[in-house]
Amino acid sequence: MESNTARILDGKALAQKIQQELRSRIEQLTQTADRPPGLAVLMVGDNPASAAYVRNKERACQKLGIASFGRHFTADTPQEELHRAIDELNRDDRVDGILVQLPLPEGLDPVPLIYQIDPDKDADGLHPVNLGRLLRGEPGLRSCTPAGVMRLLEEYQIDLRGKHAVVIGRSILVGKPISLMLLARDATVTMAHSRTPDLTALTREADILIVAVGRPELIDESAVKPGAAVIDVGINRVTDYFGKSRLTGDVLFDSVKNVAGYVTPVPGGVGPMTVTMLMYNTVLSYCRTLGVEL
Ligand SMILES: NC(=O)C1=CN([C@@H]2O[C@H](COP(=O)(O)OP(=O)(O)OC[C@H]3O[C@@H](n4cnc5c(N)ncnc54)[C@H](OP(=O)(O)O)[C@@H]3O)[C@@H](O)[C@H]2O)C=CC1
Ligand SMILES: Nc1nc(=O)c2c([nH]1)NC[C@@H]1CN(c3ccc(C(=O)N[C@@H](CCC(=O)O)C(=O)O)cc3)C=[N+]21
Repeated sequence: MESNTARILDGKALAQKIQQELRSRIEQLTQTADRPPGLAVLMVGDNPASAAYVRNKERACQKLGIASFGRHFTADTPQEELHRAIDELNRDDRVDGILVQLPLPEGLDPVPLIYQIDPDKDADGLHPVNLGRLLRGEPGLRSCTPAGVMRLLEEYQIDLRGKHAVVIGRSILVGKPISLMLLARDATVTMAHSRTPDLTALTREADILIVAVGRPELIDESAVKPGAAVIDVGINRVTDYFGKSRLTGDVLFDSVKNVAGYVTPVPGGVGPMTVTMLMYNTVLSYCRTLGVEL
């Protein structure tokens, strides 16, 4: 039998390329602007996964010349204090992007905090105004992970028009916005979730399969249509055979690569694109305040 090896969608390489472009543009703009772009990340408590992600973001800011106004609160911080912090950042002219790192510790409600963010500083694209713009197909700040996935599909010229896209996961952070973006590119979209019966029969019909669940190795080659593009959004920390901790996605990469046409690795796939699109959104808001194009 002929053996197949999928083409790897290299999110790390594309992320670096886009970051390089952003870096040059920032360098150019700061020659005349009186300040660099600024991003504020609010982190509450010390979820280890969040801590790693926040570090990645700070590193990217530094590399690109974006000022970072990270604020770290203890897990017992009252909701009111977080509202005051967002209010200050909304009014701070040095800040172009604000992000509340999710999940928040028990007892804190992220929704009113997200609603309070100035929609023009909503670097995570989670404010209802920006989600509404997405739903309507109007320009606005787009959620970072879905936007990163779309950029990756574009880079490898994966045809979406009229194709069947199956999205597993329906969160407001990933699954729902990604479905809308695929729809906007004329894919025929099916949204699947934990109540979908016979998931495998459905995913085997997918030309584009987006997996955003948070369950290690949910998808193997038996669930994939030959030649399909498989995008693994999942980031799971697991302990391997030898007791060592490592990151893995929702897709069993070594199995899926035998049948898929394209597949993203974890790490090095969607994760770096998410960080990059956050930088992109921050620079986009910055350009808007300067009255220039990105
Ligand atoms: N790479 C990146 O940059 C990012 C990665 N992530 C990762 O992506 C994954 C998903 O994140 P997020 O969307 O926030 O997660 P949520 O937990 O909010 O959503 C998970 C979704 O998966 C569905 N689901 C759960 N179990 C199954 C199952 N057995 N079969 C089918 N569907 C199922 C749930 O269905 P239901 O709605 O019915 O409960 C839900 O819609 C996580 O691993 C997360 O760490 C997240 C953000 C960015
Ligand atoms: N408001 C909010 N917005 C988010 O977008 C958001 C969030 N909260 N909370 C947590 C999830 C998770 N997430 C990741 C992003 C990048 C990597 C990433 O850079 N991953 C690298 C590896 C990182 C490593 O090695 O630790 C990779 O996949 O190659 C991981 C996870 C964003 N999320």
